[in-house]
Amino acid sequence: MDQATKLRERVQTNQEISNARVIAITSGKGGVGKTTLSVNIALELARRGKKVVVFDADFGLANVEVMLGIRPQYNLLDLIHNNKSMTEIITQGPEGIGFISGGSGVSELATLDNASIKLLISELVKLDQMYDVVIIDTGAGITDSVMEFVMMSPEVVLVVTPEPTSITDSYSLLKVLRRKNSFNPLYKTIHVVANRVENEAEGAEIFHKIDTVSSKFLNTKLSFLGAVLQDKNASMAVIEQKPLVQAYPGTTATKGICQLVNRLSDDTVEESKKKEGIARVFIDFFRSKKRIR
Ligand SMILES: Nc1ncnc2c1ncn2[C@@H]1O[C@H](COP(=O)(O)OP(=O)(O)OP(=O)(O)O)[C@@H](O)[C@H]1O
Repeated sequence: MDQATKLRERVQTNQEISNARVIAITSGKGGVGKTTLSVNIALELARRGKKVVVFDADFGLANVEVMLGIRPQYNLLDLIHNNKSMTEIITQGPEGIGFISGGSGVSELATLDNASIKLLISELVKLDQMYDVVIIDTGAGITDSVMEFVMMSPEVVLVVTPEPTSITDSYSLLKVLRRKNSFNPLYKTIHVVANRVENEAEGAEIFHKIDTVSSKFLNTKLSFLGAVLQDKNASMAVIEQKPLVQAYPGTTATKGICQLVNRLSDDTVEESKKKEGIARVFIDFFRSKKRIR
């Protein structure tokens, strides 16, 4: 029996107990509101009774930390190299949400040795047992590490703004995704969020544009999760280092985020999600890199 089969069996055994729902939040272009949405969707899911952890795979700026007003002591590398356990590298954020900093660990994943891979997967199995939802903030663009997480996650939230470059970059991201051999649109849900729009109609129009191109040329159907309006309180919340939904409840962007989360929590959407778990996402990643068979 090869290593991947053994790991899969372990993950499958755990599936009956609990496997987390994995949602990767991504965008074609930077600065469109990915981190804002990751953090605030996490909080709203927690308010609906879910145990949520945010995994920051965006190793550029430490955005999530700033938005949550926390400073983690450890990151993914400490788990791999310094004998820290999954519990030790999770930092407690507001309202019970957990936070894991990828640090530069994410870019090292592709070169890990077998022992480290095994260790990492066994710790990720624990994460599946501890949390209902894992939100991955992937960073922007079509670089390898971003694409890998988007590829492997069963559910993706693509954030788009009205800027023409955001729309064309989203389309490029979908195109690269579609070209990858292991991409199967049947097993993936790609939700679109139109952020920083003037009104709902503008959001629907942006979705329509991307969905039309995607269905026609990429054979990939998208689902519209909703619109979040342009709201100056989003920037205020960053300055205050507080999540928007906590600092400014009832404001227009907060209302939009609540609606997105209502849709994500909708029973029919939830039920249709095969909860593959975060360990499985990483196993698929290592397989794609031929690190395990
Ligand atoms: N709905 C909104 N209305 C107004 N400003 C917003 C809104 N959403 C996000 N912003 C602002 O846009 C800026 C970028 O947001 P954020 O950091 O979440 O983007 P990002 O896509 O994660 O960026 P990066 O690619 O650098 O990681 C922040 O200043 C944030 O406050």
